Amino acid sequence: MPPKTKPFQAAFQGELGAFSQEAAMRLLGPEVHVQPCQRFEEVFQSLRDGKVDAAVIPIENTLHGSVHENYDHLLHFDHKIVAETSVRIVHNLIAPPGVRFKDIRRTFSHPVALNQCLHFLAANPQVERVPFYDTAGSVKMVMEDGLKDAAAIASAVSATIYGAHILKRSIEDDRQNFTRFFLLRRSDQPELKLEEPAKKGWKTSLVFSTRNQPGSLFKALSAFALRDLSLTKIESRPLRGKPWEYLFYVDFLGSVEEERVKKALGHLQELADLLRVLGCYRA
Ligand SMILES: O=C(O)C(=O)C[C@]1(C(=O)O)C=C[C@@H](O)C=C1
Repeated sequence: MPPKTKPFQAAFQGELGAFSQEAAMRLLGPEVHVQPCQRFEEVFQSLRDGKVDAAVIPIENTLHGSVHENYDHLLHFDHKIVAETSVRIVHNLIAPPGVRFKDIRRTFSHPVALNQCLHFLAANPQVERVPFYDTAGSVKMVMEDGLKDAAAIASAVSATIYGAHILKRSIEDDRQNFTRFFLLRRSDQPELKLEEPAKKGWKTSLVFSTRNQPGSLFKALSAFALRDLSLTKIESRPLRGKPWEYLFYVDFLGSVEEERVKKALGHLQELADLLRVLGCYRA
């Protein structure tokens, strides 16, 4: 008998039915074996400790903004970004069967998800918002505890998985609600053959810090501007241990194999105290 190959495992934060699971299936195919984790840090640790082959994390949402915690983990763990995907997020108000909308006094969900449903929550002040560790996990909890006055905000798939009912559909503030996810691998792992072929070329993500001097950020960004490299995202995070100094996370269109990108990185290296390329992947 041929030896059994271990199925490909990907860690994500949340329970089955979370949006991160949808992202994992999009990035790695519907057959991927997923490993749910309670916290984002656990997702990064599982990959570091070799418990999984890859990890999927949300990084930014078009209504909520950046998922800051994951920017910090990208710096502290030695993982590389190997792909990205964007998922349309549709939120639903979900409760155990028999519970009616007029009974609802609390709603549980991931804080990022609650932040995407502010109009609905403002229009229904009788419903208290309760941050919970996960969207799908909230559905699981209201079902397991048989709550009669509570609902969850989550995907329609999670209502099906846990046998709950959808009371209100599509309660996100805006239909242009997308979350961007990264697929991560350990830096020492070989290249992965991915399902989705390239569409729009390459993107590179990096993090740098500069001295707190007049014009230092302007000079650093000129490394890209002078070579016509288009930035798609910039995010700043506090530099721990150095109050009021910052790390800058930049995404731009281009591959580290291109000559102009190599030159831009060399230029930036001269100006930066710290520079790390976090990944180069298909956009
Ligand atoms: O709770 C989930 O379902 C997640 O996958 C996490 C998460 C996030 O943290 O951004 C992912 C997508 C949505 O933006 C809301 C929550």
